[in-house]
Amino acid sequence: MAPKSLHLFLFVCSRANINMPVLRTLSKVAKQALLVSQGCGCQPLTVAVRNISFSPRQVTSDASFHSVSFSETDHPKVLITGGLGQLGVGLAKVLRKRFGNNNVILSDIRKPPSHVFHSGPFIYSDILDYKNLREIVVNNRITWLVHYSALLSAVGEANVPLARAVNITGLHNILDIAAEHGLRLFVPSTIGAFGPTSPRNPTPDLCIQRPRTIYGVSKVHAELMGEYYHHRYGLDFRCLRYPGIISADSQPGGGTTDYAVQIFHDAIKTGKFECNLRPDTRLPMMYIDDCLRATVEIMESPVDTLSMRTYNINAMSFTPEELAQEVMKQLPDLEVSYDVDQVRQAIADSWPMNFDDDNARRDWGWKHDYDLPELVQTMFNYIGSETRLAQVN
Ligand SMILES: NC(=O)c1ccc[n+]([C@@H]2O[C@H](COP(=O)([O-])OP(=O)(O)OC[C@H]3O[C@@H](n4cnc5c(N)ncnc54)[C@H](O)[C@@H]3O)[C@@H](O)[C@H]2O)c1
Ligand SMILES: C[C@@H](O)[C@H](N)C(=O)O
Repeated sequence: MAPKSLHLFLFVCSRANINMPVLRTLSKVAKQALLVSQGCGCQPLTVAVRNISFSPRQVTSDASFHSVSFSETDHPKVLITGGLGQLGVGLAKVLRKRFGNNNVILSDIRKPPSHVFHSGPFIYSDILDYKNLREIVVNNRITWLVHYSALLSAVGEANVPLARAVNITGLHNILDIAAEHGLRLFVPSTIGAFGPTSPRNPTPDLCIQRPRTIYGVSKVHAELMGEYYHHRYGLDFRCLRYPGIISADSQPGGGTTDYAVQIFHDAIKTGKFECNLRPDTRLPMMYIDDCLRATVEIMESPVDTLSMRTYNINAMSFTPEELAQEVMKQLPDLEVSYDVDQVRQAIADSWPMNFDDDNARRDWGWKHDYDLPELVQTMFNYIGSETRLAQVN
């Protein structure tokens, strides 16, 4: 056992909250293992660790991939962190339909609206509280973890220390808990994980990633750490880089692509829309149903179909001007003006214009359903019916 592994082993023990006497015994075993292995060139620690049924974080670096332990006929037990944001409630609905209501737990640090609270299991969970998170995973026998908690691009720039804590420290907690309990872990990444020096039209899976936002930096970190834990400890890490996601039934959470959601609400309510990006700003986008289906599909993909652990996925790519033109086919009197937010514009100008998702399409059959016309029609149907319902009540 290399000294580096010994340090890691001791670190893991301390993170795993193992009490002092046990920790001392374990470290003694590990140190002896180190001495023996240095003497004979063999690797006894693996045996020692397996004999005491310790955490999967002790799997040696050349370990082949380990799948989660539930059988294919069992349903996974899913925990979604940051579940009250734009995407979590929708994902819970899809997963509950598939695996049963009680097998999918939504969690967040905010108070859920009553319709969410009554739709299925909800639990308070702050991802910065390692012990609480661990307790939830253990007590509920969680097998899949979908990690949605994050501060998005624009709000992240407004509060860098908090973004760093939630997006980086929080992720470390998630990785350790997922590795320790053999969970299948999904962490979304984003078009924001690329930067001005990346090829932007189109952006492939593998290329230079030098983002200029704390959000982007934290997402590159998440991709790399997840892949590292996969190769080093056998963690079943799966990651999709989402484009800007557009949904009708939830409010966006402080991102640069928010304008593409806001336009529908404002158009229907006021007939006017003021856009905070320049009319020619091209970004990759996706309707939420495609995004959630992709997430379930990659989580269910057999291991041997995944040649990578982090994939781009894409559906469409448009500018505010093109979106407004499509919206005006439904609402010809819509008045659109532009008042550019410099922070958001600088972020958007450093992001991909088009996303190359050939690998996802080839490896696990990714295929989007919604292009721009279907997206606009669906958003109008949804928001229009909601508005009519509100007027009746
Ligand atoms: N929405 C998009 O367009 C988009 C695009 C690409 C990637 N993503 C990724 O998908 C995930 C979900 O996105 P979203 O749009 O739902 O985000 P959101 O901002 O709407 O929701 C994030 C949630 O995280 C929660 N949260 C914050 N701090 C927390 C903490 N300490 N502990 C637990 N929860 C905490 C918030 O309360 C919030 O409900 C994020 O990781 C995001 O980076 C989203
Ligand atoms: C693109 C995505 O990660 C998010 N909607 C943002 O704009 O920050």
